[in-house]
Amino acid sequence: MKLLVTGGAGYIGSVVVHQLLDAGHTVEVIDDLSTGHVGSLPGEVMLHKRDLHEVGEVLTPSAGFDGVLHFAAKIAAGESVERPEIYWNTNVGGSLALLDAIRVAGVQRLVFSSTAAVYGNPSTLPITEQATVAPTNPYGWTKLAIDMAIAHAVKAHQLGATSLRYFNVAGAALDGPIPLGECHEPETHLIPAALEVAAGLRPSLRIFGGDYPTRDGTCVRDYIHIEDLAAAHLLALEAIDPGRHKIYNLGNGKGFSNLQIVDMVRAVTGQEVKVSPAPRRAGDPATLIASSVRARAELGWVAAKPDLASIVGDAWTFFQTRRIAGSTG
Ligand SMILES: NC(=O)c1ccc[n+]([C@@H]2O[C@H](COP(=O)([O-])OP(=O)(O)OC[C@H]3O[C@@H](n4cnc5c(N)ncnc54)[C@H](O)[C@@H]3O)[C@@H](O)[C@H]2O)c1
Ligand SMILES: O=c1ccn([C@@H]2O[C@H](COP(=O)(O)OP(=O)(O)O[C@H]3O[C@H](CO)[C@@H](O)[C@H](O)[C@H]3O)[C@@H](O)[C@H]2O)c(=O)[nH]1
Repeated sequence: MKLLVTGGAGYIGSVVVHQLLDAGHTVEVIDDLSTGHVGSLPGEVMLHKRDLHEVGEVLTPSAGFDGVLHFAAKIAAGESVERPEIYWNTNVGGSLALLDAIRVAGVQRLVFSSTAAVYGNPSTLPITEQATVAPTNPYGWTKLAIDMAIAHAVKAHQLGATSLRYFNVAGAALDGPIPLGECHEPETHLIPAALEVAAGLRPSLRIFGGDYPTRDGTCVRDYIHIEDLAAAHLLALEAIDPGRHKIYNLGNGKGFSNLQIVDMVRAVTGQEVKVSPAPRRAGDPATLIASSVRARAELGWVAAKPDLASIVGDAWTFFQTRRIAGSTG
């Protein structure tokens, strides 16, 4: 297939781009490089360095795209509480421009990066796709709004679409020609932030909140290896049905508290990771753990690297490789 990947220079998008190329697809990327890295893309991929709002200039009826994988977004739940307008503009505004271009071009396949953040504080665990949606931060609301816009476009225009609701994505893809991993400035995600402390780049890791109703008072998250997550996109793309909007939760079904993550980072790196207690981060749900039963049953998705030690281990290997190479890719 000829595929357009929005946000393909980012952490998750770039790994999916490499897997799509390996599977024989042709890929073009639209990315404004606001948080992505051109060095993460192989030379054969055409990069349209543009804002998502301009996607109609790339996704034209004559361009011949068979499908779209949509990653471009603002992604930090905490920041979205302070700057909600940026999240509504980029995530929702940009996605509406994309849906319009998809309709005009008659594209029939869409895979969208949705999120566990749509569920808020769930009443039961693990979280299935039938759980009540009640986001606790603007980021989650924007993703839920996009899911709804996609559902309506699917009904009206015979589009086939799949929303993949990722839980916490981590680790790195190390076997390809370019080592790919998380590289944001500043790092706001827990694992890369903890690795920066282990490497001596930050004095300590602030732990946001110690009074949640969890085993040790810190938030609990379900971490999924980037390569396992990326693989689900190829399965979802193949399984798309015109006129249907499918939703799949993607995680490993196991929760780790923030302090357990710190302990794993200590074990993997062999370094001390100093922590300092900090107030709760606004908008954080206490516990997010996925049920991925539906993805396994309908997509045949199986996680090859579910254990936390290899997820953190790969993130650490990437972190060290990147520092030695001195690259930002
Ligand atoms: N990282 C996670 O744990 C996680 C979990 C759930 C969902 N997601 C979703 O997965 C997707 C990818 O996340 P990521 O972790 O790779 O983030 P990322 O920031 O590394 O990648 C986002 C990419 O989109 C590009 N981009 C941002 N705004 C743009 C715009 N207006 N126009 C064009 N390009 C733009 C960035 O330059 C970047 O390359 C996002 O939609 C995110 O919401 C991520
Ligand atoms: O320096 C830090 C960074 C994070 N945390 C905590 O660590 C946990 C995980 O936070 P983070 O790594 O920022 O991820 P989430 O806020 O859970 O969000 C990620 O995972 C969501 C799905 O669960 C996705 O929707 C988001 O895009 C993605 O950023 C939360 O309790 C944070 O408060 C800290 O205590 N200190």
